[in-house]
Amino acid sequence: MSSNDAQGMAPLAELRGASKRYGATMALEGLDFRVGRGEIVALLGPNGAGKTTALGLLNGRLSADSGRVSLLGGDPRDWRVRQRLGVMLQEARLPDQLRVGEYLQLFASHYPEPRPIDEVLALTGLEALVSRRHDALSGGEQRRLQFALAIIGRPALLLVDEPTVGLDIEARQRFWQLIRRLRGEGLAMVLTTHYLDEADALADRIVVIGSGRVLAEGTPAGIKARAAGKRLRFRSALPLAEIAALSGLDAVKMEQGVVEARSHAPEAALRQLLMRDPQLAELEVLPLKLDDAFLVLTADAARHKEAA
Ligand SMILES: Nc1ncnc2c1ncn2[C@@H]1O[C@H](COP(=O)(O)OP(=O)(O)OP(=O)(O)O)[C@@H](O)[C@H]1O
Repeated sequence: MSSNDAQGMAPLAELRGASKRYGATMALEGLDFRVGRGEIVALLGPNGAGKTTALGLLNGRLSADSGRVSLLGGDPRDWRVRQRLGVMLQEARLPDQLRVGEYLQLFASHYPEPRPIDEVLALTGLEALVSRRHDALSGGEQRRLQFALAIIGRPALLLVDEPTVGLDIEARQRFWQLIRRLRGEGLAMVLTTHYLDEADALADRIVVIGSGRVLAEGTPAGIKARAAGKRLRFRSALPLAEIAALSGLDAVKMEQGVVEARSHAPEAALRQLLMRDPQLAELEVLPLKLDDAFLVLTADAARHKEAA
């Protein structure tokens, strides 16, 4: 589904060479990114990477300093275009005294052909909570209500900013199920996340961004393969600075004489280590945690950029 060009279809949304500056901070620096019909694209990146700013350009809240932004064939600052967009932001700031059903009615009244409220309640699993006030919903339930409000107008595209921040594992899984159901209906989405596992679970395509630029882009399987690596632990007589300077090792640290490091090329790193320190002992080669894998990927992509 990702090759819209091959099918001759225009993307649903596109940033081309988009830059955005806040004072001295370059939040986006020539970002290229597109989402096609039926596609879920995850914008994955650490804090401050530019994910929220990219969504802000797509939803018309912000204007680019340079580059092009197109949404559903038009300009996102045009409200007629935005009417076909669903947005779920990080902070919704919904007044507490309204009830779930009242919110749904209120939002439905803004759209020409809203989804039936019962359908939205069933989709989001909020049926039993229809009379519940907003302040009596759990964090996960509030997120599901925000999602319900984002889809009630039958959007052609949904923007979702960090949907599961602050949710426990069960609420997170429920939210993922909800997104998968909508994906099953063919709804295209852009979602931002810090978590590689979330992008992997939900997206057709992952765009990894850092410092306002695309660092890597591909299918979840492709991105995970690029993020492959190991965690190494060992005792060594070498000074920490010498170990840290070896190529193929990242995030090197020492605690009580045991060195721990991430490596995107563990065999090569170990060869160098053993050559320099034949006494190296207590070696353990461990799988990377997913979050570590993501850090390896962003460090690796930054190295390739520097070398280019
Ligand atoms: N209104 C603003 N004024 C000044 N600087 C800003 C503003 N909004 C964002 N920035 C800066 O722009 C950069 C990108 O921020 P952005 O919020 O887009 O990143 P993000 O990837 O969404 O981060 P997070 O994951 O922490 O939400 C950061 O350095 C941030 O400090």
